[in-house]
Amino acid sequence: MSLRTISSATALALDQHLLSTGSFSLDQLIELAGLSIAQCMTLLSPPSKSPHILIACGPGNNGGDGLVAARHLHHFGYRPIVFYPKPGSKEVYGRLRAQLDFLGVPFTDDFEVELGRCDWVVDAIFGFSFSGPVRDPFGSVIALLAETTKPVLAVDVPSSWHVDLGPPADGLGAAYSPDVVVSLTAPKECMRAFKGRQFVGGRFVGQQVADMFGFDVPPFKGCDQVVEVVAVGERL
Ligand SMILES: NC(=O)C1=CN([C@@H]2O[C@H](COP(=O)(O)OP(=O)(O)OC[C@H]3O[C@@H](n4cnc5c(N)ncnc54)[C@H](O)[C@@H]3O)[C@@H](O)[C@H]2O)[C@H](O)CC1
Ligand SMILES: [K+]
Repeated sequence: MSLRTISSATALALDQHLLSTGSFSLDQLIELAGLSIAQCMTLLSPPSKSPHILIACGPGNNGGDGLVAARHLHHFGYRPIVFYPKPGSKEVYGRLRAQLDFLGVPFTDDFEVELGRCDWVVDAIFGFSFSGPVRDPFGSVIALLAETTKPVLAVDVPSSWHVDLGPPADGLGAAYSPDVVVSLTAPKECMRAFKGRQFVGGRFVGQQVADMFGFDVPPFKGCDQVVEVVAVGERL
């Protein structure tokens, strides 16, 4: 079985289909996506070995996935800290943030200091709706991610990469390549250029819906929320 990639336009159309015909709420989708990110972290490194997880969240749903992941990571025994410099306006983000406050999960304004202290970083800054040059305040964050030696797990796509074309030839994102990407529902086109470990999470659809949009449901095992993919476009 080869795993097909989808374009940013198809990812958006699928998202709309899930919310309309699929009758999902945005809360549900973000919850399942964030849970798969947190479960992936447990596969990569247990909390006894790498408790300190710095989660950089952007203003959209990719950032929402990061907020949910922070909550589950807390319950799984990690000590997450969240960098969320530009909260988005959707009501669900406010509730996700309040849930973290409720649990006592800390937020930070200083990404660089926490990067120095953490064991892993979660890049939940931009997903499939990213476009154009990176605007502040995220430019300096991408630059730090490009040069850090800390392992990085990116949610859905490496932030600042062109979702369809891959890493930019120059500029901030050119030097940034996370260690791990968890693609949500299906790998995006840019993953063809990715060389690290790849997982798929976000168990939203069956193969019938996947066929409508031209992708494959990977072989999730049992109740797992995430599955490792050998290489996009090759056999699993
Ligand atoms: N069906 C699924 O697979 C689901 C995936 N989910 C996750 O949602 C994101 C996509 O979310 P969306 O809200 O559409 O957009 P983003 O999070 O990618 O970002 C939008 C946000 O970013 C700002 N922005 C865009 N470009 C730039 C830029 N160049 N500089 C600065 N800021 C920028 C924009 O203004 C918005 O505020 C997907 O990738 C998954 O992670 C969901 O969980 C649901 C289902
Ligand atoms: K990301």
